[in-house]
Amino acid sequence: MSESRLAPLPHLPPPPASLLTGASLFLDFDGTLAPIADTPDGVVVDTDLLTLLGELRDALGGRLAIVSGRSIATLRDLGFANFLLAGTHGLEFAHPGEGVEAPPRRPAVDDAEAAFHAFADGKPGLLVERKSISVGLHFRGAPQWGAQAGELASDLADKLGLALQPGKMLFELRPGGADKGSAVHVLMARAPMAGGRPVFIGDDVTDEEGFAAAAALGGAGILVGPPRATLAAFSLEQVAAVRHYLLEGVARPG
Ligand SMILES: O=P(O)(O)OC[C@H]1O[C@H](O[C@H]2O[C@H](CO)[C@@H](O)[C@H](O)[C@H]2O)[C@H](O)[C@@H](O)[C@@H]1O
Repeated sequence: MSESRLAPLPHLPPPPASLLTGASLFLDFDGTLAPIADTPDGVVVDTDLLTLLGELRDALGGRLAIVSGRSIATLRDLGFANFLLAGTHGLEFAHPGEGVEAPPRRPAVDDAEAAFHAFADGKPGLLVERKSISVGLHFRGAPQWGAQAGELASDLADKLGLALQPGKMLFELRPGGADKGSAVHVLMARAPMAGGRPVFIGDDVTDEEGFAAAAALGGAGILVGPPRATLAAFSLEQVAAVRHYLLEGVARPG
């Protein structure tokens, strides 16, 4: 997403509860449904959240999907097996009880993973996250290495023909050709999401494409977190505010 497409809107209003009426709801996971933790494994999904999302999905006639940078396998392990999922930033899809639609893991991703490990070796706090068809280098535990990690990831992306996906204290290398915006377009053409007004809630730069796609299809994006240049039309301060907003949605007819 180029900076020129991002409108600088410092203080966005909170979304009206009515936005969820008739919505097809797309939810990011990390930083949106769960607070950011020190490590990827440090995030726990509580049963209250799963119950809330299940009730909201039912209220929306099934039109609720999780759209995450996490892999489908990880999302299912986290407790989202009964939800419609788009994983790895729009590269993977899965309907409840069905197999995963995903491209194969490329040898280039293994090469990137090996290079990330060689870089992280002997640098406490750096963490290499092996994912189904991608790999991440996390520097939340060693922010002093962030700039060099970014240079390495950028070089590897060029050399190996992979897409560089920046995240929160994270550089990820993955196949290109999809993003959260394309995931919204794919799912909006299918049951159960087709026919609703897309609403995308997310916190990270990877969610901007989701906001853009929702707006292009007549819906809106909701940014979670402090003000920044964004394509979202509304904002919520933090994860707790997202949950409160979704609880309001459960109380309204879909
Ligand atoms: O699209 P998302 O659902 O927001 O997933 C994006 C990435 O989230 C995870 O990393 C982020 O969250 C971690 C846990 O809170 C945190 O430790 C890390 O610093 C963040 O970057 C996940 O590990 C990645 O695989 C996802 O791509």
